[in-house]
Formats: sequence, structure tokens, C-alpha cells
Amino acid sequence: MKETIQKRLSDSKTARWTALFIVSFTMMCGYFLTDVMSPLENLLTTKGQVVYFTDDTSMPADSLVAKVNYFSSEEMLSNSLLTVEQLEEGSKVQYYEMQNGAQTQTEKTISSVARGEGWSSTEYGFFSGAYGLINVFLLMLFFGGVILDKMGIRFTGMMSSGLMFMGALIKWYALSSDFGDAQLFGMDMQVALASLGFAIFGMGAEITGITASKVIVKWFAGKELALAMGLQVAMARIGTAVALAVSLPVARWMGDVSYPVLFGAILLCVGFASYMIYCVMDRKEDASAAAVRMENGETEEEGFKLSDLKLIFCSKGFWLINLLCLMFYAGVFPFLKFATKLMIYKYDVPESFAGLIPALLPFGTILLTPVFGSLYDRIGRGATLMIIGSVMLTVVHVLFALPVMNYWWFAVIVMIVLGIAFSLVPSAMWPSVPKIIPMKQLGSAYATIFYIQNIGLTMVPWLIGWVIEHFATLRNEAGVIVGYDYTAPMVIFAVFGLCAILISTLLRVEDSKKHYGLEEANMKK
Ligand SMILES: N[C@@H](Cc1c[nH]cn1)C(=O)NCC(=O)O
Repeated sequence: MKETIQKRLSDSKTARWTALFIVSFTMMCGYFLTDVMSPLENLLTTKGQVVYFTDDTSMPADSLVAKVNYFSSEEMLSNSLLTVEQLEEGSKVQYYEMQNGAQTQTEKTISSVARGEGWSSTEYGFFSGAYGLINVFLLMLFFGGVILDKMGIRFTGMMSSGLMFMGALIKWYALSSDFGDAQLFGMDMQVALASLGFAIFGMGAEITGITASKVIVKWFAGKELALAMGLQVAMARIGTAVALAVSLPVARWMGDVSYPVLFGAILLCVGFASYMIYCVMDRKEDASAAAVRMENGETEEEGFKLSDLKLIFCSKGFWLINLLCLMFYAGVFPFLKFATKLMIYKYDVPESFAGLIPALLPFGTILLTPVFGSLYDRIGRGATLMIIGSVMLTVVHVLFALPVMNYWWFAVIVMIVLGIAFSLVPSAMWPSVPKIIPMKQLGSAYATIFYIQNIGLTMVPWLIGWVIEHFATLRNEAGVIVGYDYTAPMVIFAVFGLCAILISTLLRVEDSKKHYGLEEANMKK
């Protein structure tokens, strides 16, 4: 009689890569929304209408009208009068300016007009950090990990992707509404409501993140684990890259900052639906795994107990990964929130293109993260890759802090180096966690790491927003903002890089003592 050997669904290459693709798609939609506002910092922090010209320059409508009105009142203009009603696509604008004591005449054509929200840098920083607010202060990420280990992948993923969608809708509602001078929680109503939406979204995004990590370990343990994690991160980065590249053009085209967010909310709805499809696969995988266990006479793995958390919290290697994650990501994600404006004011990049330079960072990682992941799978050296990535992060921020080399091409090169660093560390760090923590506690372990990381994702934008407002904003005698000096914020980012170097070095030392296997290949030969 022919003996049939039961196989798990995850033993099928097609099945496990399909599962990975579906879950990564949901994550990608989440990453899009996470960074969709970053290129809009300049627009959000400008009051009133912003006029964009065909030569890729832009100007707040108030100052444009003032320029025209000033000279027209002096009767220096004959045929160049501009009225507010004419602030529309295709209008020609002529005005005279005094430059170095000489009068120059400028003619421009308006390409689009968008509504600025008049937020302060501190408000923008608060809003950007609100992503982690509920995760950090209501400990929701920690509970999310426990829910994941107790209730399972299907329930948790549906709940978290639903939360992302809900948060995105609130954020869109806040940004598309005019609340006048209304206040909420002692803050401008729009800022407060948009931040609340972002906080709910962030709770969903982070819980989806830990769920996705557990899904990947479930399907890929002992197989192409780091490559799979790398590919998931790569797909997520497509979301970030597209957000950075298209957000401002969409806002300009539609005339309002809320439209890119609406687009993100629609994407998240599709992401929610695709997770439902994954749930069908997950059920089948569980059934096939149970059949394999039965055939081998194995019993089901003991479930998760709260007391298991002790094992996680007593591991020094685990705490080092936590701290590395905190410092490294504090130097990257919060930086992205401010990078577009840095390009405009430090590197003199026209606003229309300014988002494209930070977008190079995630675009680069799309290719490199799976490459480094596969390298780690095959030859190991995980701890070393983390050290190299941390060194590169530090060098990049020191270069951005320098008051010299303010050329756009220099910013492009430095951003590419940051992209390499941002591929090296995640591709080595995330697959290293299952080498330190067993599968049963993995949900809680990833949740704890994300929790600590979220402290940085919340507080660092607050700090940087405040530092920009108080130490980096340059004003003229009349108090009007004339530019920004980014030295102080970039030095802060460089300090995070230095801490990451120290911690990744300690992790390598700990690995050689405890033999976690961080320097060894993941794939079993
Ligand atoms: N916890 C997430 C943080 C995040 C930021 N934007 C969306 N999610 C995380 O660390 N993910 C792993 C990564 O490398 O992106």
C-alpha cells in the first residue's frame, strides 16, 4: 500500500509566497498612509492659499498679492494687476521686486493653487508623533502582542487592519474640514482630530506589523525567513516611496492636503479585504499543520501564558535589540517626516521635486532589503550588518548637519547611503528576533520591540518639531519666517546613530557569549 505523507500548506512554495504577498500588501497600504503627510509639511505650515508656478517655485498667496498690490498702489504696474480671484491655474502674474537695490520684473504662470493649513512646526511635530500616542501611553501595542499570542493571527489581523482604516477616515475628515477657531484638548481642533485619527491608525498599523511578522515566521521558519521578511519590508517601502513621491503632486492637483489621505483610506479598505483572503489561507495552514502533527503523533504546542513574558524580559540580547530598534528607527522614520522641508530650505530644491529626494530612500531599500535578507539567510553575519548600518546612519546625519555642501546632488548621494543603511539594519534585525525568542512568545516579543520603538516614533517628531520652531527657524525683523537652519535637528539625529553603533556592538559581543547564532546563516542546509 502506498503511504501518503502529510504536508503542511506552508511546505508549498506557491502557497507560502502567496500568503506573504497578501499580508505584505496590507502592510504596504498602511505604510502609504504613515508617510503620506511628510511631503506636505511646508503646505501644512503655511497659512492660507499657496500658489505654485510653472517654473516650480511657490509662494504663499498673501505675499504674492502683497507684492502685486504694493507696486500697483505705487502705480508702477500698468498691465499686471492681479486679484485674489485670479489665483487659478493658467493665470499670468507680473510683479516688480527690488533686488540688491535694483528693480527687477518677474512674470510667472500659475500652475496650481492649494490650501495651506497654517499649522506651527510644533503642531506638525505633534501630529507626526501622534502615530505612536495610543501605542505608547495606553500600552496598546503591548496588549496587542498579548492579544496576538492569545487570540491568534486571524482575529488580530482583522482587528488591526480595521483600526488602520478607521483612523485614516478620521484623519481625512479632520483635514478636509474647516473648524474655524474651534479647539479640542486645548489644541487647534483640526490638529487634535487629525492627530487622534493618526493615533488610531498607528495603533492598527503597529499591531498589523507584529501580526505580519508572526505570519512570516509561521510560514517561513526554517526556510527563506530573512528573504521573506526582507520582501515584506520591501513591499512596505513601496508604500512609503509612493507616498513621498505622489502626495504633494496630488495635493497640488486637487488643491487640498486631504486628498492624498483619502486615497490612502481607500487603499486601506482594499488592504482590509486582502487580509480577509489571507485568513482563509491561514485556516488551511492550521488544518494541515494539525494533520501533520496527528500523523507524527505530536501534541499541539502549549499555548501562550502571561508568565512566559518573564523569559522575554530576562534576555539581555532581547533588550539590546529593543534599544537598537529604538535608536536606529528614531534616526530614520522621524527624519523622513522633516526631510522634504530640509530639501527645500537647506538644499534649495524646488518644492515640486523636494519629496522625490527622500523618496529615493525607500525606493533604494525595495531592492536592497531582500538582497541583504537573502545574504543573511545564506551566509549569516547579522550582527555585523547591524553595526555597518548604524555607522552609515551616523555618517549620513553628520553630513546633513554640515553647513557646507548645500547642493541637491549631494543630498541625493547622502540619501542613497541612508537607503543602504535602512536596508542593512532591518534585513538583519527582524529575522534575528526568532533566534533569541521562541515562536510561542514571538508576538509579545515583536510587540515589546515595536512598543519601545514607538516611544521614539512619538517623542522624536515632537522634539524635532519643537527644536525647529525654537532653534532652527530664521525670521526677519518683522518676525516673518525667511528660512531654516537645520544644524540642531540634524545633530540630534546623528546622536541617535551614535547610540545605535554602541548598542549593535554590544549585541555582537552578547551574541558571541550566548551563541544566539546572529552571525550564522538562517537556512538549514
Ligand atoms: N514598527 C514599524 C514602524 C513603522 C513605521 N512606519 C510604518 N511602520 C516598523 O518598524 N516596521 C519595520 C520597518 O523596517 O519598517
